[in-house]
Amino acid sequence: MPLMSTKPMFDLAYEGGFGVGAFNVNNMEITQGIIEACAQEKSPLILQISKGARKYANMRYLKAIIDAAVEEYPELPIAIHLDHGDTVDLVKECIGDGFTSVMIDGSHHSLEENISLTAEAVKVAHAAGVVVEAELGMLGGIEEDVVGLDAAEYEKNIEKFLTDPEDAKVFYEKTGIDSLAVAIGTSHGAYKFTHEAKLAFDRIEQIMKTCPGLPLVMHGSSSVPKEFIDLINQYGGKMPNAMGVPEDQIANAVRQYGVCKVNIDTDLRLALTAKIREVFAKDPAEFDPRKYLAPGRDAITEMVKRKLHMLNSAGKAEQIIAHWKKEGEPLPNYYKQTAGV
Ligand SMILES: O=C(CO)COP(=O)(O)O
Ligand SMILES: O=C[C@H](O)COP(=O)(O)O
Ligand SMILES: [Zn+2]
Ligand SMILES: [Zn+2]
Repeated sequence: MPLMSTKPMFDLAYEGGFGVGAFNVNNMEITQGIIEACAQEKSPLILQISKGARKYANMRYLKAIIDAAVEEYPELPIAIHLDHGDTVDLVKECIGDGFTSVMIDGSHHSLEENISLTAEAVKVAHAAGVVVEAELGMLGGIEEDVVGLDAAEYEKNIEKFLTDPEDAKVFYEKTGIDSLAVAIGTSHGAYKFTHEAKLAFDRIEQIMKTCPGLPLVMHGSSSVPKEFIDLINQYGGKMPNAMGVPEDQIANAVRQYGVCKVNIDTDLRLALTAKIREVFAKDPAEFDPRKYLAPGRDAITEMVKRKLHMLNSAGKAEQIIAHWKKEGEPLPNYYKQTAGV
């Protein structure tokens, strides 16, 4: 059952050419929509769960849904990741819940505090065979319950918020992290920018030089496609001035610059919302949830397929599983316990 660490995925993605999509899950339909796309495209995937998702769905339900997905698709390389963990206690809970990867996000603290929080999380996670993603630098937009800088302010001061390559080197050496989320001009949510984004590709290059071998992660990587915003607005929504990162720039970061993991949540929300609004607008008498959730789930599948092509991860599942087996990567402890290996 390929419930795996992200390490074998990043080993291959680090060489460049493709990136692994990390998609946020909050319920059954979203999970099924994502998995169906990855199964059709034979793509590796990371299912990520935020603190908000744990609270919304109750982790026992989410865990059962994900276990079912892993059993349904034994040929797919799937990792389960905590998104934006903020305490070591939460990291411990997630390890107990069977996550194969966790994020500890100390980016809102000072460098020293971020280092000590992250180092502690790494100690706990590595002891359990779980890999750790950390964050350095500051993204714009809304993340979890932390409302970040607004788009105009972020754009104006962007240089100041980007990840510093020398800080990244110190951070990497002192914490022993397995991957690093960097600020290179992306932003969370649907209202990222007031002007078209221009990612700081030179920063990616510099950080890869100061931190050789460290897989880089891009958060806030939804492209907020205009056609979905138009549909939402056409069918009674109100999302003026929504704007994302152009997909060609994400593709470039992954294919040319070697970014390994790309976080996408907002675009899935937009796909689901646009479709549900359309059903309601066209058939106001409809009240069977299956009649709007099923098309919503299909819309997520289509959106994820689009992303897998952007990331060029379509068709890479087999290669990753082969690499995992060849390397004899240690199985996460959780897996050993539950599968009795
Ligand atoms: O970074 C994310 C989750 O951690 C999601 O980013 P988006 O809001 O751009 O989808
Ligand atoms: O970065 C944040 C993710 O999009 C998760 O958002 P959430 O906390 O609303 O689940
Ligand atoms: Zn953060
Ligand atoms: Zn994020």
